[in-house]
Amino acid sequence: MRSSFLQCCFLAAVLTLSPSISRSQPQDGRPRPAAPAFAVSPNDADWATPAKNTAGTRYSELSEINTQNVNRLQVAFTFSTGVNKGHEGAPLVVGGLMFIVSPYPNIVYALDLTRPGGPLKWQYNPKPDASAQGVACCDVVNRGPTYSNGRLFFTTLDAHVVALDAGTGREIWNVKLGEINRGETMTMAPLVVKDKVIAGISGGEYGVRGWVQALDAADGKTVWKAYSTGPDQDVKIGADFKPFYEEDRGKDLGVSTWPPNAWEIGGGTVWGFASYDPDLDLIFYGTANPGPWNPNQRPGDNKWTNTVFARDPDTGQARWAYQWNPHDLHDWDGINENILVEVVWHGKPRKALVHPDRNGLVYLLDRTTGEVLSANFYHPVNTHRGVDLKTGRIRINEQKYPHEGKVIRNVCPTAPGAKDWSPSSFSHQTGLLYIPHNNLCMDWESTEANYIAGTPYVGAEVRMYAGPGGHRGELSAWDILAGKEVWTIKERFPVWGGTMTTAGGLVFYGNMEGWFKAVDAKTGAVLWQFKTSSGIIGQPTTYRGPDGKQYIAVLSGVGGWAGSIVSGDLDPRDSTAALGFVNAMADLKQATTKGGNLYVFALP
Ligand SMILES: O=C(O)c1cc(C(=O)O)c2c(n1)C(=O)C(=O)c1cc(C(=O)O)[nH]c1-2
Repeated sequence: MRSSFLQCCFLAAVLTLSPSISRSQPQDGRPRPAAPAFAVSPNDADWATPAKNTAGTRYSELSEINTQNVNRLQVAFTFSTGVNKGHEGAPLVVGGLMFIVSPYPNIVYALDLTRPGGPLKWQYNPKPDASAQGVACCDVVNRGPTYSNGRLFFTTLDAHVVALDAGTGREIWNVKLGEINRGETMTMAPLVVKDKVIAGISGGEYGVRGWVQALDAADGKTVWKAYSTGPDQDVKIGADFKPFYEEDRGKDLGVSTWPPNAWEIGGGTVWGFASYDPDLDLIFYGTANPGPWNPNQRPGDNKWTNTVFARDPDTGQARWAYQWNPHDLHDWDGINENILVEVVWHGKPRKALVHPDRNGLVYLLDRTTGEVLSANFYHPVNTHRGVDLKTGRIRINEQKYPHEGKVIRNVCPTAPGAKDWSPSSFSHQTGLLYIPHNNLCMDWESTEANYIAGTPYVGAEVRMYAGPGGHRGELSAWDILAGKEVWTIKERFPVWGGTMTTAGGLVFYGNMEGWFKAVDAKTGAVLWQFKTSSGIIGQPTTYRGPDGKQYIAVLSGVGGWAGSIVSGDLDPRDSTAALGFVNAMADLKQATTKGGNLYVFALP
């Protein structure tokens, strides 16, 4: 948050379930595990890609550490990244090496797990352009690398994708995909699908026109590029495109749902986690908010922002799309995780996609068609009344509609949504989704935004504060079939890191004060906790070490949008700093300090 940008500018629908899947028949209604074919690594000892598998479950079969013994967990070793910004990545483990990527300057470290204390085996510094820090919207974060076939792939803040030899750290290729002078950065963890590296661009708050690309894993050459806005040809919408809902059908909707030419600077960036179903041979990913935030400046549905796309990974052609929030009103990037699970729905097996959105709804979609099976509130919301399941469209509460020059108060949830990018996990044992989320409301005033390339293009003055109850975050366990919360843990600050769940009956997550916790996956009882050196916003992982023992790893190091007051040294009195987040986090400076460290835990 050296970024001048952040410093300057800134109920419930009740859906009835069929009796055939009611809680009284759990054997029929329980979500079933995704097919084993989803595993990226044949060896469950490893954790090779941020979400563990391409289904995105963040679930490990390892159970040596379990509800009975987790209270004996101890630090095995630590490692300082030497970087003081927000650490959002997942530590990966493959074949006795651990890989981490720091926030800017995006240093990659490989630690040798075959030796005591996990000493450094190699490091690689991509030397990104320092100016990229000035156009990063939400701290200078990176969501980690991904591993495939002996190579490590990652993005850099100055919009490069790099492939390294995982064994040696030797650079194999390094391609530049964006222009920081236009506000384009990259923070996403790539996903490798077959022989392609899937990665997208950030910069929605700078009028960047979003896209996702597939690069040849061998040489980094672009195989296809699909924009989120514009003519069908650019969006890769062709004969195969069969969206479920009427309003998503029609020619060039990525142009006609915008004022003239507004789609050229209309956002829809791609910076969340992608998932992949090898049976359907489809990738799934979300697009971010339209720019500018001020909705008065972009009448229309603003397709295809805030949308989930299903695409053929070989050609990029879209199979279907569904817009979570047409004509976005509150910066609700649709990039949150899409987790692929098999369910029995109304007596029939369905290939489902589970998505907890910024708008406070957990969606269950049929991932073959894009049909919304259910959409239930996981958090109180006053901006809309849920989804009309006939049309698929969200029903807006006009009272909270932003109008230029008028302050709309008590808008819940806020711009970062009921939850932001921080990924949930799904346990095949419990059938529950573990959702890290926020409890915040805001005052919002739309203002006129004018586009100058590479400068903020936002058009809103925001101030956030704690939601009902005063706590600012929660970890909730969610029954995806019943569409109901099973338990929840309240946290003082937003839960800004990911969750991880294991066959040991545990859920792991960290909070922004620095506590790393193991929770009983069934009951939510906190079984163990350890205070790390800084607030946690990273993604926990687990692996079996070369010594045969199970380990748990997490990066500690506060930052990200929520923690930018600390990582960016922002003034707590500047209530609109960090796009209004500082107002909600003024006391974070008393709770934690910055600094990136890896923590690895094991039983004695
Ligand atoms: O529109 C975009 O391109 C874009 C990019 C990013 C990013 O790359 O980190 C974030 C956001 N938007 C965003 O809306 C947001 O809430 C956010 C939070 C964070 C974070 O790391 O804590 N990044 C981003």
